[in-house]
Amino acid sequence: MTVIEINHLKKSYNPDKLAVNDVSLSIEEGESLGLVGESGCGKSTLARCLLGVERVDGGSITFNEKPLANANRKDLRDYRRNVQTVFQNPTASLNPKLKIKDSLLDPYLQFQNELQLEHFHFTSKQAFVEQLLEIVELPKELGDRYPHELSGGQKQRVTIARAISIEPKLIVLDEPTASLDVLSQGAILELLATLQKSLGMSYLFISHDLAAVYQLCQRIAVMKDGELLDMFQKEDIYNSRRHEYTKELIGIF
Ligand SMILES: Nc1ncnc2c1ncn2[C@@H]1O[C@H](COP(=O)(O)OP(=O)(O)OP(=O)(O)O)[C@@H](O)[C@H]1O
Repeated sequence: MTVIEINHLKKSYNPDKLAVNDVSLSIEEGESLGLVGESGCGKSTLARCLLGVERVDGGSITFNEKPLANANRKDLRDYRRNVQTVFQNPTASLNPKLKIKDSLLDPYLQFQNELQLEHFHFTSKQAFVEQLLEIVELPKELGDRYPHELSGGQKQRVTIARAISIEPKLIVLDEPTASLDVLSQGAILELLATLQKSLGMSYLFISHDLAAVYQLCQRIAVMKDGELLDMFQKEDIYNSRRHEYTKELIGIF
């Protein structure tokens, strides 16, 4: 089943140039789609349009077969719950004044009345936080610490735990490893792959790093100057039909 479908999406910040130019793509249940392209090609703009942070100038977004343009309040809330994000900078994503356990509980407390969790169980706040810390391979004592007492990799694990806590259908991962050292990057990619297998959600993994996208994703989309130039199954990356620009990217990865 298709989780999200984007059709002919357009977004411009100024009249002369489209930051996202007629982009269409879809993501299936349980699938990881990687979106690669150099800095400024429009990847984050596309993500922000998906998350409703930017107004789109054309095209449509359909979630669970419902066009967002026709969504009522309940549908929009359902969308907000089901599309979670993990950003590049975990320090900016966590409230410095909240203990880790309170950041982790926040999405659950917002949506608890409409949640029917399959994988996690809420028996108490403490037990819920411990389950989340365990699944992202962090010691449970970290719940009582503040963000500044954690490493970058640990903080990113917390933002991942927070995103999965309400079992969304899709997580938009916008350069989730870009601020980490190489060892932590590899560990976070492995964790994301393991979580996807055990929880079955879909990912849109945005990155300028084709090697990282290749490691995590089943399908890869390539953007340049706001346009989607190429989209293919990972196994077809070396196929001679690849777009010349994809071949250039492969040459440097
Ligand atoms: N808020 C904004 N106002 C005006 N122009 C913007 C804004 N955000 C992005 N742009 C422009 O839109 C284009 C696409 O930017 P975007 O951030 O989406 O690219 P990106 O591929 O995500 O880049 P990066 O990998 O560096 O984050 C760029 O030309 C950028 O300068």
